[in-house]
Amino acid sequence: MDTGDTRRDIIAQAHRRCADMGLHHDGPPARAALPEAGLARLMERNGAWCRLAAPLMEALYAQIAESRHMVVLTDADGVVLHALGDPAWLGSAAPEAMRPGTAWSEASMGANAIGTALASKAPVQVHGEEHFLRAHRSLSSAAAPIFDAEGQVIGALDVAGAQCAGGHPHTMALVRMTAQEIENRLFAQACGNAAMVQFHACAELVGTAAGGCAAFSPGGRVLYVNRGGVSQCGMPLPRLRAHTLVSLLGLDPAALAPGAADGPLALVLPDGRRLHGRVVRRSGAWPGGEGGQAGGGTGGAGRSAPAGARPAGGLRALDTGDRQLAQAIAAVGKVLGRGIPIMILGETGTGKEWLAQAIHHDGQRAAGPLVVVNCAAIPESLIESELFGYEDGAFTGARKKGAVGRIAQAHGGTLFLDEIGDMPPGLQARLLRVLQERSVTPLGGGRAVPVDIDLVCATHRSLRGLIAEGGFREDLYYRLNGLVVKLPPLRERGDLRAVVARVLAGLPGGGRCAVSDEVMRLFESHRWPGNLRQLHSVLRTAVALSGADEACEPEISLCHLPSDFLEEDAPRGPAPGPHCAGSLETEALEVIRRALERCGGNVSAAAKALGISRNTIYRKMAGAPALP
Ligand SMILES: Nc1ncnc2c1ncn2[C@@H]1O[C@H](COP(=O)(O)OP(=O)(O)OP(=O)(O)O)[C@@H](O)[C@H]1O
Repeated sequence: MDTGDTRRDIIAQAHRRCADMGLHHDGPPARAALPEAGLARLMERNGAWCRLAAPLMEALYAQIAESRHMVVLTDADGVVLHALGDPAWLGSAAPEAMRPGTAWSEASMGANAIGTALASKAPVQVHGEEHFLRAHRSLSSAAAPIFDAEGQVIGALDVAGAQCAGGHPHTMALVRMTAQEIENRLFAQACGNAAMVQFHACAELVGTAAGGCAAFSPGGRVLYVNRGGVSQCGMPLPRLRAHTLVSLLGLDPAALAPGAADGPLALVLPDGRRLHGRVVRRSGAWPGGEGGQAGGGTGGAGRSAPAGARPAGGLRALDTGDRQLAQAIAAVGKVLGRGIPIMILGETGTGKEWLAQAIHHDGQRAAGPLVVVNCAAIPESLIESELFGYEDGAFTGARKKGAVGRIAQAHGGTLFLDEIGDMPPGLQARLLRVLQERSVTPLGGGRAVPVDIDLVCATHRSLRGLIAEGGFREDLYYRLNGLVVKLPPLRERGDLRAVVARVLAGLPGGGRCAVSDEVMRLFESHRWPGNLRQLHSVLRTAVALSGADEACEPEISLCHLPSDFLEEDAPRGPAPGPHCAGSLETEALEVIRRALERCGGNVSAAAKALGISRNTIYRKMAGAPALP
C-alpha cells in the first residue's frame, strides 16, 4: 500500500467514525471556545510542553509564513492551545476557529487534519472535499500527533490554510519533522540525567533528529525509548522496557559509566540486526536541539541565561573591530549603572542577546540573576502569568502555591525582554505600571512585590512603525528606550575576518581550522539573512565536514559549506561586494563540478559528498554551460 492509499484509508475511516457519531455533512461546526476558566485550566495542564513547543512552532511558521498558512498546536482532545498566523488566511471556513480553547476533534468538527491525526495516531493531510463538514471544504491542512516519552499522545501540530493557498508540497514533511523535534525535546526532558545511547542502522544518521535514542538506568535498565528508537528496534515501547542494555543492544552497562570511551559503538539487536551507536552522558543533550534548556520548564521563551551560552567576558570582548559596533558598545558602557533602560535594535541573529548578557556581566547587578524572556515565544495566553506570576488560587487550575513571575525573579539582577515588539497590547500597560512603580503585583491580586532590576529590551521590529499602527504604546516606548543601540547586520560589518576567527575559536576543533580565500570571498559577498547565528551554524558544519578531528590542519573550502548556504543567494544572483570575484551561482556550480570530477561523473556520489540532493545537481547543471 503506498502512502496515498494509507492517507485515503485514514480519511475514509474518519468519515465512517463521523457518520457513526451521527454527524451530517451539512451540520454546523461546534466552534464554541472554552470559557476563560476552562482555558486557564487547559493552559495549566499543558503549559510546560506548550512552552517547549512554542519556539519550534515559530521556526516552522518562519518557513511557511509567506504561503499564508497558520501553525496550530492542540492538546490531546484537539483543543487549540496556541496558534500563529492570521486567521483571515483561512478564508470564510474558520475565521474564528483557531482561537485558543476551540476544539478540532472529529466529534466537534468532523473529519479534519487535527481531529483525524489524533484519532488515528498518524500524520495526515486533509484537503478541501476530504473534510467531513461542508463548512470546512475550503481548507487544506496537515497535522501530526505528538507523543510524550511514555508513548502517549499529548497533542497535535497542524499547518492550516485556505485550499486556494495551494499549500507547499513539503508541508506534511515539515509538520512531521517539527512534531518529531518537539517529541525529542520532551524525551530529553523526561530522561533528565540518565545516560543515553543514540543509534541508527545508518552510521551517518546516529544522533540526528530522525535517529533512535534510548535512556538507561545506571544498572542498564531501559527507561525510555524515543519514536525513532521504537521504529529502529522494531518492537513496541512496553516490550522495549522489559529489556536491558545487554539484552537490547548487546552492550555492557560499563559503557555508560562516566569516563568510559566515547567512540562509535557496534550494537546488535535481539533479532541479530546490526546498528551503529554512541553513548551520550549529558542531561538533555540532543543534537540540534536545546533539550537542556527546555528542561527548565520554560523552554526558549523564558529562562535564566545558561552560563555556557554566555559570550566570554563582557562588553569589550564583543568588540572585534567593527566601527558601528564599537560605537554601540562605547555608548552602552557610558550608561551602565545609571538605571537607564537599554533598547537593542537589530536584525535576527545580530547578537542582541549576547549584548544583553555582556551588559549584565559588566553591570552593577552582575551578581544577581539575568532573566531572559522572549515575548514572541511565549503563547499569548501564558505571557501574563509567566511575566507577573500569580497568587495561590488566582484562577481555577492554578498551581496550589502560586508562581513567581519572571519580573520578580530578576530582582537584584537584569531583566532582558527579547522581542518586546511582540508583547500583547493588553500587557504593555501592566509592564508600564511595573516600571513606574518599581513593584509587581501577581495575578489574583495580593501584595505588590518590590523589584529592583536593570532593564534591557530588544526587537528586530520597528517600534515606531508599531506605534503608528496602534500595536505598541507610545508611553511604554519612551520608558524603555533610555539608550537605543543598533547592532549592524553581518553583511555590513567591517570585521568579518575577526568574527570568523572568533566563532571558529569557540567551536570544538575549530581553533585549528583555516578558511580558504575562496570561502572568505563568498562570506564577504553573502547576504547573511541569519547573521551571526547563521555564520555560527555554517562554520560548525564546515568544521565537522573538513575533518577537524584529524591530525593535519584542516582548511575549510567551498565543498565543506552546507548546500542550503551555497544555494541561498544563487537564484537571485550575487550581492554586490568589493571582493566578489564572480557570481555565487558560478561558485556553487564550480563546487558541483569539482565534486563530479572527483566522483568520476557519478551524480549520486557527488550529491552525497556535497550533502545536497541529486535533483539540485541536475537543476543547477541544467542552467550551466556544458562541462568540458
Ligand atoms: N559577538 C559574537 N561573536 C560570535 N558569535 C556571536 C556573537 N553574538 C552572537 N553570536 C552567535 O549568534 C547567535 C545568535 O546570537 P543572539 O541570540 O545574541 O542573537 P539575537 O540578535 O538575539 O537573535 P534573535 O533576534 O533571533 O533573538 C549566538 O548563539 C552565537 O552563536
